[in-house]
Order: sequence, then C-alpha cells, then structure tokens
Amino acid sequence: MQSPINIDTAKTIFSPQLRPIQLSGYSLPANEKLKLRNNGHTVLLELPESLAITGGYAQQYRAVQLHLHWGSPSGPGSEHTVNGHRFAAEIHVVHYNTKYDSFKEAMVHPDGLAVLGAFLEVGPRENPYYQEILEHLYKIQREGEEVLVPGFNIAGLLPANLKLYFHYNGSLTTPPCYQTVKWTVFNQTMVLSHDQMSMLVMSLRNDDSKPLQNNYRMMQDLHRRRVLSSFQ
Ligand SMILES: NS(=O)(=O)c1c(F)c(F)c(SCCc2ccc(C(=O)O)cc2)c(F)c1NC1CCCCCCC1
Ligand SMILES: [Zn+2]
Repeated sequence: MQSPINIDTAKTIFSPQLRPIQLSGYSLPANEKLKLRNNGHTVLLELPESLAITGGYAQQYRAVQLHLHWGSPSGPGSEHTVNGHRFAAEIHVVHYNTKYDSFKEAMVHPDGLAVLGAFLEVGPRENPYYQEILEHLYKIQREGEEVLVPGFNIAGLLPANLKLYFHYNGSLTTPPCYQTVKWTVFNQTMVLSHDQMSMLVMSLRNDDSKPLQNNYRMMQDLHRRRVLSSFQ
C-alpha cells in the first residue's frame, strides 16, 4: 500500500459517508514565528500542534509540518497523478493521530498519520498565501539553512472547498515509507502565478549544490486497493 498512486477517477468509489474536512487553529498570528527549512529534499514548514483536523477523519489529528513536491523548468512535479495527469506541484500537510503521544510514535501505526494533499498549477493570479513561504526561499538556498517566518492563515494554502476529495490508505513517500498514512487528496487545485512557480522550482539547492528539483517519488502500484471519493 505504497504512495504516491495514479488516481483513476473511473475506478474511484463514491462514498457519501466521507464528510467535509474541517480544520481548526489554522489561522496563525504574524507574531507566531514558524521555522522554514531546506532539508535537502524539500522545503519544510514546521507547524504548531494547535492546528488540528476536527472533521472528515474518524479521529483527531494534529499538525506536524507541511512541505512541497515540485518539478523543474522542463516538467511538472506532483507526487499523485489524476488520470495520468501530473500537476506542476503538490503540497502535503502532515498530521499525527493524537491517540499517540507523538508523531514519532504515531508514524508506525496504520492510523497514525493523516496527510492533506493539494495540487498546485500555474494561473494568471499570484497566490498571497503561497507568497508567505515563497518570498523567503532565497534565504534558504542551501541544504540545512532555515529561517523564521511570520505566522499566517495556513488554511489559505489549501482549497476553499474541503468537501471534494479522494481518500485512500497509503504510505509516506520518503524512507522509511511506513504504510501509516490516511491520505486526503483534494479535487480543487491551488493556483500560483508563473513567477511564483519559478521561485519554487529555481530557488533551492540540495547537499551537493545541485538544483533541488523533481523531488517526487515514482508512481506506486495500487494493487487491489480502492480509492474513495467524497463526490460523484
Ligand atoms: N511526502 S512525505 O510526507 O512522505 C515526506 C517526503 F516525501 C519528504 F521528502 C520529506 S523530506 C525527507 C525526510 C526528512 C529529511 C530531513 C528532515 C529534517 O532535516 O528535519 C525531515 C524529513 C518529508 F519530511 C516528508 N514528510 C515526513 C516524512 C518523514 C518522516 C516522518 C515525519 C513527518 C512526515
Ligand atoms: Zn510529501
């Protein structure tokens, strides 16, 4: 049950019991500083546990971090694909199940982690919420560099419509690739300007100073698994 997968919408199962995702505590004041780090694999924003998923999952999950996956100037870089279409980029907001003491404990249990994923595409308008992250990337060009950024409404990084999503049981897409993630992939796509997408794709370098690009894991086989959808 590895991730990422291609979501073949002809084979998803409409599940009316899938409720809208509800977020609480996602709007952070500017005086709350968050650590933004280039860890050589992605850009990672550490999140306070005050952010919680309070609807749509059977249990409560609290935020750990968010990070992005992207391509290069010559191609897209989302991890999941939909009907074989790879999107320009993808955001993952990682949470852990609060019935466990910590995410380190949670991440080894099948119901331990919940990742909210959304696709990013290029469009005519700048996205002011993504700008809160992208405008700092030039300060963390090298692996291991980090910067403190002012808090903002983290919910602005996710679609306005949290009712339309795909749902399946999968895994982390980086080692140790534990099969402990309950994935939610939203149907509505986030729109960034061309300049914003270029900042994401061109700003960061990895450990041997090569451009940090195409940081998406290769497609995994679905086997006999079913992807549920909250909409028809
Ligand atoms: N798509 S994903 O959620 O599987 C994922 C990736 F694909 C990722 F590529 C990453 S980054 C690679 C792992 C890593 C490396 C260094 C540091 C650090 O210096 O703090 C942190 C993490 C990454 F951090 C994550 N998310 C992490 C998975 C790593 C272990 C559990 C921690 C929370 C989720
Ligand atoms: Zn990820």
